Amino acid sequence: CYQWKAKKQCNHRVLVGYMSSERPLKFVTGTKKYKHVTTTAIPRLEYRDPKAEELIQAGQPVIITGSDLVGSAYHWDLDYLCANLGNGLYTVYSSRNGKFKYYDEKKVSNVPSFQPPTSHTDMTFQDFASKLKRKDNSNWIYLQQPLNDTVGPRIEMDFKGFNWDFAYRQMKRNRWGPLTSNLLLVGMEGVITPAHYDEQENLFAQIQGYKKFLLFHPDQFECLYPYPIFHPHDRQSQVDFDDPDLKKFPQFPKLKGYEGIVGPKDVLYIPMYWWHQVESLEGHGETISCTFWFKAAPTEKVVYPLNAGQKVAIMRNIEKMIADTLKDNKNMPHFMKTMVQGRYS
Ligand SMILES: O=C(O)C(=O)C[C@H](CCCc1ccccc1)C(=O)O
Ligand SMILES: [Zn+2]
Repeated sequence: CYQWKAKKQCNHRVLVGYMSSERPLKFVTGTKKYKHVTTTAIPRLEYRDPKAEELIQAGQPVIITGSDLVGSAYHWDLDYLCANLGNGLYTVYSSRNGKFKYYDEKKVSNVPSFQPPTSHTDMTFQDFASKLKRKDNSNWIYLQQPLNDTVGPRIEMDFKGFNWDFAYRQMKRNRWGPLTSNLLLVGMEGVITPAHYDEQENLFAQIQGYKKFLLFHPDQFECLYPYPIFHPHDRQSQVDFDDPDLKKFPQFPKLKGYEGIVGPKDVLYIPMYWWHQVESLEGHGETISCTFWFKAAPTEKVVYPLNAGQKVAIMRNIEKMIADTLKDNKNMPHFMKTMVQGRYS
């Protein structure tokens, strides 16, 4: 049935069913829909389909099937990871409401009133797995840990067995920079990573469970109101999708984007600067994912007109310069308003 969905280019009310040996046929109807958020389906294409390559080269999101990018990890499940990840410590985030809005600890000192929305501790994978099984709805947990050489020999072998050919072919063909990291993500059902953008290209590989992605083009910047650059939540949207403050964020209802569900063996290309929100779907067990982040392609020759991502990069540089020069972030709103009101507005 999951294959059926693949062919039918699922839309909002997603009827996700799947047949697999160890579980009975399960249908999970749809996922939460947000008011004001208009989406169409992310294309879903076989990795050999030239159209898939075209979309990646055009910096457009696409769900790629059949690449086996992490084929040597399809057998990863909680028990296997417990038995083979060794006894290294893993970073586990905790949240009271299931939302894991990332924050940069180095910027917390810039905002004295900042209240971290999540906490994190380091623990063995075994501890994490036992907490996962004792699902308690007031404490949501999410393991997010770069894969490094502390993992056990079996995991290292699986990691070496990734389809690096495919990964490096994408890197070369699209002139991305070097691979910087692979983040192992193990999430409790229902956890949400709220809307944010990253400054790297990302091949997001799904190993277990189902994740629903919302993606928005960088030109949706005006609808998503990112935090100030010096704020710990830099790169995250200020808008609470569950309860948007339309007085503060009047353009939010104009938001248009894409949505898609990635299941085991799928790979989603998340272009740099594209906003995305990620939800681990209930009813399909914990999610296991692995990211492949690549540095940006170097800009040899600036071509006009600039694209939306380039404009975000320029806005970030200007905002950083103003913050560094004014020293006091409180002066920024007035300084920037003075620059445009009555002159450019
Ligand atoms: O792969 C991505 O870009 C995602 O956003 C996936 C997301 C977890 C992101 C964790 C993270 C931590 C620090 C910086 C950027 C992202 C999920 O799958 O829940
Ligand atoms: Zn991200």
